[in-house]
Amino acid sequence: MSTAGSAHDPLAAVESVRVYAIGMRTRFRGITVREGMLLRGPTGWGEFCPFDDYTDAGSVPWLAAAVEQCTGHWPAPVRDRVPVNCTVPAVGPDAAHEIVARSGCHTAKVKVADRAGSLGEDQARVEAVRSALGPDGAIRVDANAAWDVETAVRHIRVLDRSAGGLEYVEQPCRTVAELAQVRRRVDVRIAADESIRRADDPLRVAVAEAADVAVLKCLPLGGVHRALRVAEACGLPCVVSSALETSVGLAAEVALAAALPELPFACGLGTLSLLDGDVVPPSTGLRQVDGFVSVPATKPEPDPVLVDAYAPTDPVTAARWLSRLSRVGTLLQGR
Ligand SMILES: O=C(O)CCC(=O)c1ccccc1C(=O)O
Ligand SMILES: [Mg+2]
Repeated sequence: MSTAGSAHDPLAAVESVRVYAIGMRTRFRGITVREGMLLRGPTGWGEFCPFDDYTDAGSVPWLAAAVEQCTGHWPAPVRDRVPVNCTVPAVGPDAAHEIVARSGCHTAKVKVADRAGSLGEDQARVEAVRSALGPDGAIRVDANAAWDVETAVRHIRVLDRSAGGLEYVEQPCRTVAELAQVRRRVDVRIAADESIRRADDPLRVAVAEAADVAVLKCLPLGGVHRALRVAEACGLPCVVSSALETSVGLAAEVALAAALPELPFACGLGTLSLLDGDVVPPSTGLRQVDGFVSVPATKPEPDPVLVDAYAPTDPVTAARWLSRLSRVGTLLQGR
């Protein structure tokens, strides 16, 4: 790397980098193409893939996680497979039914509140998911902080009925104080996602009695080891969820889920099917089968042919990522 030299340079051990751009099957979180970088280091490959709306400072934990992946080792797993949910984007009821039925999963996470006035569509989506899952399946919804307290209380009650019971609702409102208010007024469990990911102090969520469940994503949290410390410190049951990584970054999320002492809920790690491709061969890709992802014995290795195939065609994209890596690397070094 051009930034190599200093003993404290976090990128000094990085031997090579590649940029990828992979189409999404369905628009998710406003994204139609997933972009990021693969970093090769002494212990394997890492993935650096903060979303576009992350600032350089906000991307520092993502880079710390990528460096951990390619220079470090995972904690010992306590299980050899991880139960996962299927993820249902904001699609119509027929498409939702098909995603759930084809997945083989017994838990579904359904995106809701995708736009103002979506309650009717959200109800229809959740009903279709229940009919695909059967009465024994679990349904959770994710509002991505879209509601105010009054709207959250009203919509959660409606969707709980449409679903025939919700397992939990993920991030109904933006702030920890709002989550706490909603939690006191509904019977459905509250899960904190963005509140933990972007919080300086993830513990505040539990202290404020704002959530029953913590959603952990180890790339935005700064790596597997840091996420394990957050899990221990927050004292809540944890769900590990992906940040829409390829199998390279997903391996870190799976390593976290495999190492957690308790795993009472299915994890949001069945996301490879949301991408149009992967950088590792299908034989070692972390695709879910019948609701489980197997914990790999070794870190998945990208296939050079696939990495070439998913290299962005326009040079501007690659240049943008290289400069982002160098800027965020400088911030990580100074931390
Ligand atoms: O949890 C899942 O089922 C999939 C992961 C997921 O939903 C997600 C993926 C990337 C960014 C944000 C989110 C989210 O939970 O809101
Ligand atoms: Mg979420």
